[in-house]
Amino acid sequence: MKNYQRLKGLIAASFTPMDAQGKINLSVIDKYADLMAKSDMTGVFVCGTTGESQSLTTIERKRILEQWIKSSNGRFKVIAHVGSNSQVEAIELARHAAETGADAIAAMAPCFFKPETVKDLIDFFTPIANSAEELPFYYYNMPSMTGVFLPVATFLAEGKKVMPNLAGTKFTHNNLMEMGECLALNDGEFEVLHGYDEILISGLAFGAVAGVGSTYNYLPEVYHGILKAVEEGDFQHARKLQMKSIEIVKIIIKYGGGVRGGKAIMNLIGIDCGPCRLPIPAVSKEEYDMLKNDLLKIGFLSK
Ligand SMILES: CC(=O)N[C@H](C=O)[C@@H](O)[C@H](O)[C@H](O)CO
Ligand SMILES: CC(=O)C(=O)O
Repeated sequence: MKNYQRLKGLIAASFTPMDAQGKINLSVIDKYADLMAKSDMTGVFVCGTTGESQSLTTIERKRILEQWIKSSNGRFKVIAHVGSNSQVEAIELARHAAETGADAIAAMAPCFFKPETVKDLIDFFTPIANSAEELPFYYYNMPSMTGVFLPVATFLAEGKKVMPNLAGTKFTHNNLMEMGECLALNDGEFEVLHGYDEILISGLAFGAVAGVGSTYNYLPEVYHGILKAVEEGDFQHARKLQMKSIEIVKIIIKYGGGVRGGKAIMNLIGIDCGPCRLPIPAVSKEEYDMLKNDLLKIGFLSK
């Protein structure tokens, strides 16, 4: 693996822009990337959950990544999510990410036929990580979506022996005891990228220094504020800001969660991400009006 910098700061989990027919719409990514640079993002996490990776074809995922690398123009890092139920496709995506110039790769566990042991998970990931050996590899732990609850700290310790580029985990789970364990492992050998935006403060308290999140796309100042407040030891202020994030997460949950609700918010702030791909249903005109109203009420949008 090349020398690489550990990640610090905010990484936005990018939405995948689509047109009304549900085709991917790469033309929006330039403008989207400008916003990410302006919001001082350390990076973007492309084609993860928020980017609807599991609803995309392999070729679409490649085109989207290529566009992000181009549009980022070196202003922030681009992390490619390459996870798939098909190990063959994940290997192909990992190799493509390395060839295209991504800064890192990540993969979630397969979620149809699930690995039952840590060894199964390591065996699944090893050729994927090895095929982009020059890039850091992060295990994307997200039991709520994958149904895979294998112990992450054990995976990191054991996996490192066969995946020298295993850099850490993107931890989207609320088992903070386990997260703490991952951070403490071998005196902080592994990076832990905090996943749940609504509890960022807790991950930071455990010592995480970077997060990957969908709401960072449209609420960057709140999360920059939380990072800064925690760094300065001002937990009272950090808690106040975290409640702002919770206000918005409660709203997106009302509209179907981080992907459906979040994409609708992107559309409202002028980054035309379009609808989600089925089976996530389109947001109706009435729902947009209601959402706008809810956002006005918390002062997120102004008239
Ligand atoms: C499952 C999922 O999408 N998790 C995202 C990233 O880890 C989060 O950013 C959430 O969207 C966010 O915390 C809202 O629940
Ligand atoms: C949030 C996140 O990491 C994802 O969308 O994959």
